[in-house]
Amino acid sequence: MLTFFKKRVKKTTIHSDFALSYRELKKREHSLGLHNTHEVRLQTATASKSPRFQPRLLPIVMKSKDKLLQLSGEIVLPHHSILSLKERSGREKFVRTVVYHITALAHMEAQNQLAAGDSHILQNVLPEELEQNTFNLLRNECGWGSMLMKGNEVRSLRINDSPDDERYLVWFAFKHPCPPMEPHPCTVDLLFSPDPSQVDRIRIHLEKVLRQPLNHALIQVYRDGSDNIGEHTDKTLDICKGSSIVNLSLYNPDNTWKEPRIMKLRKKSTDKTKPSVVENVPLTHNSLFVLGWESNRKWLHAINKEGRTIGTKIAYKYERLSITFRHISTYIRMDGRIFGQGGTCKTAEELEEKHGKVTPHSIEEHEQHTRSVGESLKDLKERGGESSVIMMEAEKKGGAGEAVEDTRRMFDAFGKENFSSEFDWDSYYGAGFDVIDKGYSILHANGH
Ligand SMILES: O=C(O)CCC(=O)C(=O)O
Ligand SMILES: [Fe+2]
Repeated sequence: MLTFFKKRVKKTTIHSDFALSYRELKKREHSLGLHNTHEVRLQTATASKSPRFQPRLLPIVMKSKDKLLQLSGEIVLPHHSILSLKERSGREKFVRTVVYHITALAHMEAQNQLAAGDSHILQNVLPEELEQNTFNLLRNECGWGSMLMKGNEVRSLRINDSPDDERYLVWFAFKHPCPPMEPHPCTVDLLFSPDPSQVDRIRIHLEKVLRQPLNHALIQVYRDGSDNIGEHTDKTLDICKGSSIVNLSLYNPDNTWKEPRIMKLRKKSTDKTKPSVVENVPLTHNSLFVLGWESNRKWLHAINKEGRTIGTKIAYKYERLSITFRHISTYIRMDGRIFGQGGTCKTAEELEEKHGKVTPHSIEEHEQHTRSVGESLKDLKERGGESSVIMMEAEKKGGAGEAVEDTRRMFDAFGKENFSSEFDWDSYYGAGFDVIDKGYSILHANGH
């Protein structure tokens, strides 16, 4: 437990293993010979009625990368980034929550290990020119549609009756003659792409921060506390083996409610008698949650519904936009044939040898097939039923009966990956699939 002093309140105590007094930080900063380039801020995250508890900043100055590393062990909070700060003033006792914002730590190894140890959260990850206006730009430019997930992991859902699972989203695929596929995989058309330049600039910046290629972005908006995503493991069939999945969080600058949404991480376990191991990660504005490969395998992640209150009012109205960047290694050709990590053909050449080159005819055939599968999907959806069965039926009707067995095998593998912490990638995914999951559907585009 450490103590630091403020001008207006006599004494403030921070209960944390990692907290340092401002003076102490200053002292260290001097002894390390650091200068004014990076900033650490300590600021209140909760709205406070008392003017005494307005957010305040404690700038701390650091320069050299190596030296920053030495200092960072002291200032990066383990796991939670949120501490409870208790203040006593006269007879009154105030309890509030503070969030540490740590600027410019992105280029260094993160000290905060989450889940299986290969996950962490980076704060203030975008520089001002990328962070400013991005929320408004994307919120206004994307033509949003609502999505219902129809993979095995939401087996219990029925088409059209799961408004709770709706999120708004848009897909981007970057920079490849054959676009990378949605990781589950998916054929949703890129119907809603805004001008991708801002997202691409962010992608390039994050590639440098992470030292990892990123070639795919999924943008989602959680319009208020009722938008959520249930516990799941990201399906890794098409995600480059060993790579991390990252979630950038941006909030509507007009939000009156400033509390971040929480990423709930829960360790997969088959032992129901033991309590779950859970880590809650506040997804603060301009933070990047990095989900490592092992963490995705051994833990589930979710953003639950949020019913927190301001006074007696439920704080429903606070919009969060997330961009999930991934490194996808499965690619789709113009004629719908796939190759790469998740396909049966692992390279473009192998695919060409097996099925020939892309031709206007093969493209036309593919479009024809997509149309007829789409139509039968629509019919079948109206009748309701198990989503994966519907998709397989639609494939059959569309004239691709041979794909059904492959689809079944793929869904089975998806289901296993979602719940097993010992998922054997090679035995379930190694051989690859020639089919794609049509289980993600945009229900309606509705402007913004
Ligand atoms: O919105 C987020 O940050 C998380 C989304 C997510 O987990 C996913 O799309 O798989
Ligand atoms: Fe996810």
